[in-house]
Amino acid sequence: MEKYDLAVIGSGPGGFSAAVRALDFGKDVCLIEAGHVGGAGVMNGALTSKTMWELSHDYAVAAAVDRGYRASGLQVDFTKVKKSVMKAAKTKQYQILSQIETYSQKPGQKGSLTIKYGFASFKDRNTLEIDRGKKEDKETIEADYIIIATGSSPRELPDLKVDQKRIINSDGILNLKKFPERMMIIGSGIIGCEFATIFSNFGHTEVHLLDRAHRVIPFADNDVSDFVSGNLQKNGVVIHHTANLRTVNKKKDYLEVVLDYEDGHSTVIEVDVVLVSIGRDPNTKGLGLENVNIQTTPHGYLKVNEECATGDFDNCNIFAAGDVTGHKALYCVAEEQGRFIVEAIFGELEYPTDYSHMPTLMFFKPEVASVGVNEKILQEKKIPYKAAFYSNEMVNRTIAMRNTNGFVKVLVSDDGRDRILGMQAAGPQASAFIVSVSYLMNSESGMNEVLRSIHPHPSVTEGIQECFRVFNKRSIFKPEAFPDKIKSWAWKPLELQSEKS
Ligand SMILES: Cc1cc2nc3c(=O)[nH]c(=O)nc-3n(C[C@H](O)[C@H](O)[C@H](O)COP(=O)(O)OP(=O)(O)OC[C@H]3O[C@@H](n4cnc5c(N)ncnc54)[C@H](O)[C@@H]3O)c2cc1C
Ligand SMILES: NC(=O)c1ccc[n+]([C@@H]2O[C@H](COP(=O)([O-])OP(=O)(O)OC[C@H]3O[C@@H](n4cnc5c(N)ncnc54)[C@H](O)[C@@H]3O)[C@@H](O)[C@H]2O)c1
Repeated sequence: MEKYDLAVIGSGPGGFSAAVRALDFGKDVCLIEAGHVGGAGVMNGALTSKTMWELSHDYAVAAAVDRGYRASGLQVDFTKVKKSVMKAAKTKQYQILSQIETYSQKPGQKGSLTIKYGFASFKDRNTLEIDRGKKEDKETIEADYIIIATGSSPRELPDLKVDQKRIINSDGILNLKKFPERMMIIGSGIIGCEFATIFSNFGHTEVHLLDRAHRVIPFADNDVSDFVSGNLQKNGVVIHHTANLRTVNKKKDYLEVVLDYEDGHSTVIEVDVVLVSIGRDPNTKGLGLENVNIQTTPHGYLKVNEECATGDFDNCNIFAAGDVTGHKALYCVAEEQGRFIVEAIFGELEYPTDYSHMPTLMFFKPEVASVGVNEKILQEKKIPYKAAFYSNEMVNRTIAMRNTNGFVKVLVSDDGRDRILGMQAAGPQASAFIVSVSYLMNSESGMNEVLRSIHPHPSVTEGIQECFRVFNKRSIFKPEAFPDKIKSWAWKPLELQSEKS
């Protein structure tokens, strides 16, 4: 039986980062993958969806007719779009495979990386069985430490069977043969709104989005989710708020979707494809967790502690990273946890993982980014705050881009210290500049540090600086002159409000 220092189940961002970091410590590592190399970080997930988003965004810009140019003969072919998406995915997969081959076992080498394909499950705390799906094609390996980085899969609706042809989830997007003429997206979270943006950007699909609540992306502040749904509607998406899916009747040439609304009325809509995007479930089934006495939460996530260990760190050899842990299901979280575990096991931890200042990006039209907490969370926790809003309509760079649909909203503490608590931003480059505020938050800087630095002109980030200046009435343009574009307000819990009065 082959023996390794570390075995990692799953080659997504969590598993791959752990495997590679272990090489840095001279360890022999076995990486086991049951599906696509790179996991949802590459295929049917972050990279493929972002490639589609980029292509759809460029196409929408090329198709615009309000900027002084008009493209003639602009065409888009779904099969060619898919080819570009696959090229992007293959680029990353071959980078991963090239690195694995570079570090494959060689005589006398300290540290090696071996990939094995198949479904891994625990026999005991140091032994994994790898099942290649064919009868008798099983292998058993041993490892001192094992990391579970098995990711997550699209959640299913109990009464709607996904066939990945006409009723699909995010794993089935690339199975489509052409742009659907009509599409119903069930679930208006990040994945639902991203694909609503992508398909409406290409302009070949009538997109319907089912939102069972009153607002899309329910965890966002109301102004942010209103901004997102307003833009989706402007892009042609029909949003069905407060609708519940009753049934999908499969007809020979189309699907009949029946929706029941909160106010009691119902609608029947004809579409060609239904996309289910109602969340994701952790991949913990079939892992043989009962053989190693590892518990899951009621939702199937692995219970891990601060060190991502499945038990007491000093006596534990089984760890978990990524979506399977129930932390935010993000690429950067998985990758960070993978590195972190290996550093904790084989090295020395320099600092604990802090998830609180990790930015989140959402690829809509335009992109939306956030870091820290939002107003909803602050109000839930009854933390007083001050807020300022600065529209991109006032920012010279976005005026020059002819693309002013966006804003910066900053939240600072209302305790005399002006600590930065969070920022939400939308518009061009928001996904890049959000990191600057994340750095400030990590270094526990306050508003004054932002005000001391001078932002170059013309840059999109001038909006951030002006937004901060709004708090102490130093902005060049004033809320009084532009009340819908520049705003500030404060919030405190009711009990504190009455204290003052
Ligand atoms: C459509 C979509 C878009 C996304 N966009 C973004 C984005 O823009 N930004 C972002 O930060 N995040 C995004 N995400 C989320 C991100 O992809 C995930 O959070 C991330 O991939 C999780 O990494 P992971 O290593 O935990 O698991 P995964 O990437 O899911 O990888 C797990 C791997 O484990 C394998 N596996 C499972 N069970 C076994 C087993 N028993 N034996 C062997 N192998 C096994 C699977 O085949 C898979 O390859 C997106 C996700 C989706 C679905
Ligand atoms: N840009 C990014 O960072 C990015 C992009 C895509 C996915 N992701 C990750 O993937 C995760 C999963 O995305 P998601 O959009 O599937 O989940 P989500 O949790 O973001 O949204 C699910 C949505 O489906 C709705 N829903 C749940 N059950 C429903 C039902 N029975 N009928 C109708 N609606 C229902 C919820 O109310 C919610 O609006 C995200 O939470 C995120 O962590 C990140």
